[in-house]
Parts: sequence; C-alpha cells; structure tokens
Amino acid sequence: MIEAPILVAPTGMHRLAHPEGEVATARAAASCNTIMVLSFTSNCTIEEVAASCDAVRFFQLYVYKRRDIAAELVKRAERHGYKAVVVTGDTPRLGRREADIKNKMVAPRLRNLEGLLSVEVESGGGSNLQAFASQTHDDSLSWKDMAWLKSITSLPILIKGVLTAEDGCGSGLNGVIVSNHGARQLDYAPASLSVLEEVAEAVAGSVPVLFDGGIRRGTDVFKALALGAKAVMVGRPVVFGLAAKGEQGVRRVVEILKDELELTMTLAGCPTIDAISRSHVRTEQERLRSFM
Ligand SMILES: Cc1cc2nc3c(=O)[nH]c(=O)nc-3n(C[C@H](O)[C@H](O)[C@H](O)COP(=O)(O)O)c2cc1C
Ligand SMILES: CCCCC(=O)C(=O)O
Repeated sequence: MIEAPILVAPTGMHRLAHPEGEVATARAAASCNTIMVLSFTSNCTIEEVAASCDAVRFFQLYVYKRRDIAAELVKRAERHGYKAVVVTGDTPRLGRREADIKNKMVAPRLRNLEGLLSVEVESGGGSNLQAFASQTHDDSLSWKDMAWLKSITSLPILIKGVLTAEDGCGSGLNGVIVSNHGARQLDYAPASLSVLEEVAEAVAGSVPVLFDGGIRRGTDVFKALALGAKAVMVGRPVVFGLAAKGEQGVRRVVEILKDELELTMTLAGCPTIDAISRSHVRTEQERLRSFM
C-alpha cells in the first residue's frame, strides 16, 4: 500500500516550523505515497489537512479530561477519512522540558480546539504548553480507558509509547508503536531501539509493531525492521525538513531515507523488505557476548 515502510510521526504545532503548517507536511507525505499521522496538537485543523490532498492518514489522540472533546475530534477524523487512531499512552502529563520553561514556550493556536475549549492559559512565567497540557490531559489514563476508546470509534486503534513486552502483548488493540516519545517525556526511559526486539517477540505477529525514535538514516530504518518493526515513523527530521523548505523539504527527507534504505538493502543482500531478517544485525549485547 505505501511505497516504503517510513511514516510521518505525529508532531505537534507545525506552524512553529513553517507558516503552512501540517497542510504542507500532509502534501509531502501524500506525494511520497506514505502515511502521515496528524498530531492532536496540530495548528491546521483535521478538516484542512483532509482537504489538502488525497492520501491515507492516521489521527493521533491525546485523551483529555474532557472526554467529550477527545471523542468529538475522533469523530471528526473518522468523518474526514482518517484510517486509524493512534492513541499516545506516554503523555498523561508532559515531561519536564526545561528548555521550554526557560524559553517561556508559547504554543501557537491549536485550531482543532476552537469553540470547544479555551486555549488561553496562565503559564506562571514558564512553559505555556506545559500549563496547557496539565489542564487538559487526563493524568489518570490507563488501560481501562481503551474500552472507552473502542466504544467511540470503529477505526483501528494503535497504542503509541510502548516500551515493555508486557504492554505490547496485553493491549488488545490493533497495533503497537514502540516509542519513548523521542526522549521528550521521561529521563532514563530506555532507548526505544533497545526494547524493540523484546516487544516484537512478545507481540509475535498478532498485530503490527511500529517503531520510532532516532531514525536519521536508511540504515536506522533497516535496523528497526531487522529487530521486528513492520515500519518506522520519523519525527524530528520531518520537522527540520519542513522548517528548511516547507513541503519540498519534507518530501526530500522522506526521499533521502527511502533511497538510503534501498541502498542498505542492496548492500546487505536483501531484494525485498521481507528479506530483512534478524541475522542482518548484531546488537551491542551480542557483540559483548562474542568476546566472552
Ligand atoms: C516537536 C515534537 C512534537 C511532538 N509532538 C507529538 C505529538 O503531538 N503527539 C505524539 O504522540 N508525539 C509527539 N512527538 C513524538 C513523536 O511522535 C515521536 O515519538 C518522536 O519524535 C520520534 O523520535 P524522532 O524525533 O527521533 O524521530 C513529538 C516530537 C517532537 C520532536
Ligand atoms: C501537549 C503536547 C504537545 C505535543 C507533544 O507531544 C510534544 O511536544 O512532545
């Protein structure tokens, strides 16, 4: 269905990077024939992104204390042709982002929420995003809430932010995304690549396992696929491409990754994605063991 196993990860507030925001990213993803996961905290609306071009898109969900708002946005995504919900499980509260506090970070308008919620928040002199998240995100989020989510949508649901085998196989959802939120949430959370294999083994092919975190080269995509991911998602490089050259910049980022993946496959003797196997990579642990 998609040209390469490289998706656009949900990242918030694309107008911080480019005036056209998520619409430019969506067009780039569409022209690369890949899937964009639209962030719940986008600047462009669900409808604007849907109307920008014809492509497969997923919608990322933050579960708000105000469940009616979360449900309303999922309904809007469903109505506008988004094909899956990606529920982010690792952000019941925002991690302590000291740079945002120091820089007095102010989020640009989250237009999806207009008419639903006042986005004027007092930051107390620190990060306005952090103050906003603590007012809105439901910090009691747990597995039991997945039953509620299933009850409000017929779309497939993927859980993002899984870092253990136990969470991977216990979700009862339609897909698992191994991620530590780009190391933006909890210091000392494991690097997502270091736990990918154990999660993939536990899930054992029952649902697709996706991966994100630190994908910067085609070789990184290859490593993640060898360790059990069906596809990867890319966060920061897409935002950097958007900031540098808008739609064209995002397209270039995805193309570079795809070209590098193809080169890596050829040099590793893999004519197809399915030919990438566990034996193509050696982990740090295996390397150390080989010295013993
Ligand atoms: C600026 C920024 C904003 C992000 N916003 C969201 C978001 O709105 N929702 C979400 O689930 N993850 C968000 N993430 C996390 C990404 O989806 C992804 O997990 C992470 O960026 C992957 O790592 P990478 O940046 O090394 O590719 C964000 C990450 C960044 C860098
Ligand atoms: C309130 C969440 C903001 C978007 C996000 O998830 C991030 O910045 O990592």
